[in-house]
Amino acid sequence: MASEPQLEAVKGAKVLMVGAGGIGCELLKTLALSGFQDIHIIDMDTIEVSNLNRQFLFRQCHVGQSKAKVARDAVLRFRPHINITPYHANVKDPEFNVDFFKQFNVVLNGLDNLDARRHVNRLCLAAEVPLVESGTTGFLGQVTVHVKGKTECYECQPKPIPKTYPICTITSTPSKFVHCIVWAKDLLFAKLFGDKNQDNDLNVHSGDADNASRHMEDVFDRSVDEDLEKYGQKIYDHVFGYNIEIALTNEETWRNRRKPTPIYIKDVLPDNLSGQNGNLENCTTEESAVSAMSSLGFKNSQDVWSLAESSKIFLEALRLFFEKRHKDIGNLTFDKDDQLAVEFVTAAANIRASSFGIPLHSLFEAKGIAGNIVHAVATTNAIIAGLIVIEAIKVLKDDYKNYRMTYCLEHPTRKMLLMPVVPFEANKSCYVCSETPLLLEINTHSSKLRDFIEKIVKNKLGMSSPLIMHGSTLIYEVGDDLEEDVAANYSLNLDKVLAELPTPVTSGTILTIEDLQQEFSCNINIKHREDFDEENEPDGMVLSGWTMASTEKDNRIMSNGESTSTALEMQGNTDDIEITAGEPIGLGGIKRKHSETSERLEEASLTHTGSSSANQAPPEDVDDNEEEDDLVLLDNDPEIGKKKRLK
Ligand SMILES: Nc1ncnc2c1ncn2[C@@H]1O[C@H](COP(=O)(O)OP(=O)(O)OP(=O)(O)O)[C@@H](O)[C@H]1O
Ligand SMILES: [Zn+2]
Repeated sequence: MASEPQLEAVKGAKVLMVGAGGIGCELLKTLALSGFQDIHIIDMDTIEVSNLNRQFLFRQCHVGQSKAKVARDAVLRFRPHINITPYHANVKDPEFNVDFFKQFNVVLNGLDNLDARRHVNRLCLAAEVPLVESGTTGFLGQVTVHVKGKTECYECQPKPIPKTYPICTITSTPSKFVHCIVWAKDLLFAKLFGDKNQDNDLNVHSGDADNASRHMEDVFDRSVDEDLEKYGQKIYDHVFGYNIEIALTNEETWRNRRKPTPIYIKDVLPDNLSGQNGNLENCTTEESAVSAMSSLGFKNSQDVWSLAESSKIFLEALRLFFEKRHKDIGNLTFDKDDQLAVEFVTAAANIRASSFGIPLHSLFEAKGIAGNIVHAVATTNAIIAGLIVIEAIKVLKDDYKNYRMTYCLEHPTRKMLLMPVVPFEANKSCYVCSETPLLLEINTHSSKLRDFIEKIVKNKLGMSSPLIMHGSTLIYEVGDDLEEDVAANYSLNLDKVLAELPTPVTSGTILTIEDLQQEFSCNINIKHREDFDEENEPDGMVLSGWTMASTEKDNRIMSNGESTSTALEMQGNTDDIEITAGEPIGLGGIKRKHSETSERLEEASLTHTGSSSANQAPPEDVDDNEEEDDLVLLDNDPEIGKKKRLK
């Protein structure tokens, strides 16, 4: 429960929570117990069995029901007199517009994806409502505060492309090929060829968990004399057919998503159900070189196999594992240098991708896509939720001098597991919270308007309902209420190259892009460029402008704290970034220049909550001797503010 003065601040507050998952459940409970009385929750999802181990407001009987509604009911049982308003919906739905956001005193994010986070950031900026943002991955976590005019916005620092994925995305709702790879490698491959006793999310299904698990056990266990071909087909039908049928029964999941198609072997390889084995003669006897591709006569690892080809490779690789690598089974973990393992995983990922309408990939590409699942840690979510509430209370009290961004580390750094950082000022070149125009280098003679919209407007700028203007001429717009001929014109424009649009876009053109829902607009200066480096500039166009210039970044890191100012004064200097122990988490007055630590923290900047696969390097301990010149210490004594070397 909050203290008296804090209670004053929270009692009249109206707060919006976005996300009722791992962090959200903890957050709702902590808000209720801290005295908050008017809480609104948006979450688009239903409860999955795999949520139950940490989303403690949910029970087995709630599987398939709305997270927002069940979370509300659970908390009302111990705080019956507060108001909790649930919305089972996507925060990107048009009803959650700027006016909706304006009714709140603070918005608290417990989301798991960049897209939704950016959307909420823009609405908070437009509605001028403070945002407390959060994320966790395993033992790592962070809470940041974003208040227009006082701190940077969520998008002031360009975000690293997320390499981590929520487990539910992997098990139930893949939308990218990498999700299928992670599923094939960390779940299916591990289940078939790894340790049989491991916990494996492949056993878990919404709605019918018990039955599905039982079915799963029967399917995966192979009796000694079971025919290998039949066994392979049974696994195939189970994971690509039956499991998808089960998933489809949870209608809520698919209300706003494309439904997957169950795939059965008889439909894909009708003539090939017996005797489809490859030619083992082609296969070397050396175990490490056993290959389904060689055995079936596939040569080029850069070819993208069709669904039928992937299905053949899948069955053949499975057969070869049992026939040629039998003694490995039970001990295998995926190794990208194991050819047969890569073939199996590529084939399985491609079949799953077909089912979910995701483009298929070659073995060469699949091999390059890596990821590991980091399991969610309930305690990290609880710590982060506590920190969100602490920051929310400061925001409500307008105590901006004490705002902190706090990082939860895996290993103590300077004896701290919770690392508080004075928030940054807004990045003056941020295209979201300042009016700085962006620069786009693009080949205006070969790039189509469609490419520009997909790669830049949607992917890079995160706009979902864009409107594109060239001067006062509209060249593209989306909306349900467009007249037929106008919509037809826009769709004709999509396939035109920029320089051949009715109002040509050429070097020097300034385009204005707006998203009406986000009430956000920005200008892009177009610069024609003929050639792009395929490897480093795969989009064939390069957007720049809001990325911190490298010299500016170097200044941040190198500029030393010669000043004896307090943490707050130094916060006002954009060149000085520091980490200072904040009172809220009861740490002493340690303060150090933002040097390598911040780099590492930025690198570890988390993009999601929950179990996930990751390539993400956790922040490492900072060696006390590193960059000694950059270290300063503030004591809590009368000489406070006097800088000392940190020994
Ligand atoms: N656009 C969105 N609108 C509303 N809610 C969203 C949106 N995007 C994500 N969420 C919600 O944010 C929550 C994030 O919680 P969390 O990271 O714990 O994910 P999870 O799906 O519950 O768990 P996991 O994927 O790790 O099994 C989820 O409940 C998800 O439904
Ligand atoms: Zn910004």
